[in-house]
Amino acid sequence: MPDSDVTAQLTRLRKSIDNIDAALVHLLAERFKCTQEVGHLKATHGLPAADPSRESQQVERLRALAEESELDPAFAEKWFSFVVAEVIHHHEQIASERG
Ligand SMILES: O=C(O)C(=O)C[C@]1(C(=O)O)C=C[C@@H](O)C=C1
Repeated sequence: MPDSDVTAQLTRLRKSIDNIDAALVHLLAERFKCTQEVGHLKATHGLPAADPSRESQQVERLRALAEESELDPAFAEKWFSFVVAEVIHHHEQIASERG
């Protein structure tokens, strides 16, 4: 394959990658807006930051969705745990600011 074709293919694929990364950032921003509201709700009503039974349900659902989509379920769970750890940290901060 000529070098110019390789470059064109790489450029095309990188444009899609950039669009997907932008969508992921926007989706994550919306998710964190929701979880910030959840954090305030929980702090107001004295509810714990973490809800392990809800997380188990979410992990089960996400692993099934990952399998359907041919995404590694272990990776989906790792991504989810990483995000939720940050959410719980935010919840704890909100609760501590309320005293
Ligand atoms: O649903 C909640 O109770 C949340 O606080 C949100 C969320 C999540 O990010 O999905 C975060 C922490 C909980 O342990 C479970 C789920």
